[in-house]
Amino acid sequence: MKEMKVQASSHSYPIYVGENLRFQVGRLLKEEYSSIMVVSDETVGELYLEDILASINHSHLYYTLVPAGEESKNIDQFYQLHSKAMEFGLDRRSLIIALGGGVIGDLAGFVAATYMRGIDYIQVPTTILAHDSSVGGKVAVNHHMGKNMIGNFYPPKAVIYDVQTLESLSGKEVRSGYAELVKEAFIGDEKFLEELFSIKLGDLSSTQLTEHLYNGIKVKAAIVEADEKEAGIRKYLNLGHTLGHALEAENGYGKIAHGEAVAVGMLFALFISEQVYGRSLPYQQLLEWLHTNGYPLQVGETSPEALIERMKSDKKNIGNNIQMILLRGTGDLTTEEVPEQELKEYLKTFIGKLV
Ligand SMILES: NC(=O)c1ccc[n+]([C@@H]2O[C@H](COP(=O)([O-])OP(=O)(O)OC[C@H]3O[C@@H](n4cnc5c(N)ncnc54)[C@H](O)[C@@H]3O)[C@@H](O)[C@H]2O)c1
Ligand SMILES: O=C(O)C(=O)C[C@@H](O)[C@H](O)[C@H](O)COP(=O)(O)O
Ligand SMILES: [Zn+2]
Repeated sequence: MKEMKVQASSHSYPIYVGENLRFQVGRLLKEEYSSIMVVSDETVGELYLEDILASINHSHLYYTLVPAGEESKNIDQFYQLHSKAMEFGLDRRSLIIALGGGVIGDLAGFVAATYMRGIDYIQVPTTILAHDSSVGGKVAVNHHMGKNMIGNFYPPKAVIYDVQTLESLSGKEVRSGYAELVKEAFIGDEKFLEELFSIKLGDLSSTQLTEHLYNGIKVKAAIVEADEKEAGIRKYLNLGHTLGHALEAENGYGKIAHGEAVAVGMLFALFISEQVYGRSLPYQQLLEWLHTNGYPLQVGETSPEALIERMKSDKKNIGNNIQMILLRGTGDLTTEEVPEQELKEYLKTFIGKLV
């Protein structure tokens, strides 16, 4: 088992990464809690809930499941989970365990952030993508007008990442998770990026996967420690998300996986960056890698105009002006205000190149 620590403004928390950790959740809890509520989704619950429950010896241990998928990351589920917490009698010394991917982490984390004005929670990620979502404390639900519009910064008390659970992921979810790893490689360093571009997702070994997760978490953890509430460099973790989130909202939540949308968004960010900075960037390399690994490189039934409207509600915006995360090179990211008309032209050309 590998262990890292993240220093948040309120507390420091461990990230455990290793095999069989789902059987050790109880042992890894560092505090006494009056009750514990495990929140998961129906798919993950079927696969791993029993293991987690069996690992915890507590007389007030409860669980509740929500339907799997992005559609559950909404205010109604949030409210229902609060009702469950009250029915089970959770108090301020209770713990919520988020067992699942980013949807469960964001949703259950936001419930923990708000239940009785905030109780402890831990993240037990079960997707590759959740190496990103489980670290850093961004918790939220979606609004029909925009992704993660209702939320908070609320760091977990621990992250317990059992990499064995990743063996049951579909190819689509592997792709989705790897898009965020590629993002972290662009933020991190050339070596990590070259390593990712050299692999085929279908041929991954578990050692390689764990190593990539570890590298990704290191990049993420360093950024959130330096800028917990996104005043500056944390914005770089949003590379690919300005368009990515617009694609998710525009197509309907859950129609396109988060990471797949981010992949298209990253490609777009590279496309713009090459023109804005007049540099040659690995646009073609990224395109080929995404293509080889079966990413759906399309924007769906939408238009540049509709996507721009969505991008206008991005959280990075200042006034009505869209801020894009761009790069001058690997490890050299920037935030640029891109005028609406220019952005529309870039988007039209980019979409034309995709088809
Ligand atoms: N808070 C953050 O910093 C942050 C970072 C990145 C993404 N996110 C959010 O995370 C969400 C996406 O997360 P996700 O991709 O993990 O989605 P997800 O939680 O919906 O999981 C994807 C699918 O995989 C299934 N699944 C999960 N674990 C499994 C396993 N081990 N075996 C088989 N199936 C499994 C789920 O049931 C679901 O159907 C988005 O809402 C995104 O906005 C948040
Ligand atoms: O941790 C961050 O900061 C990120 O931006 C990570 C992203 O991968 C993640 O999707 C995040 O939820 C996006 O945040 P948002 O503020 O753009 O909603
Ligand atoms: Zn993301």
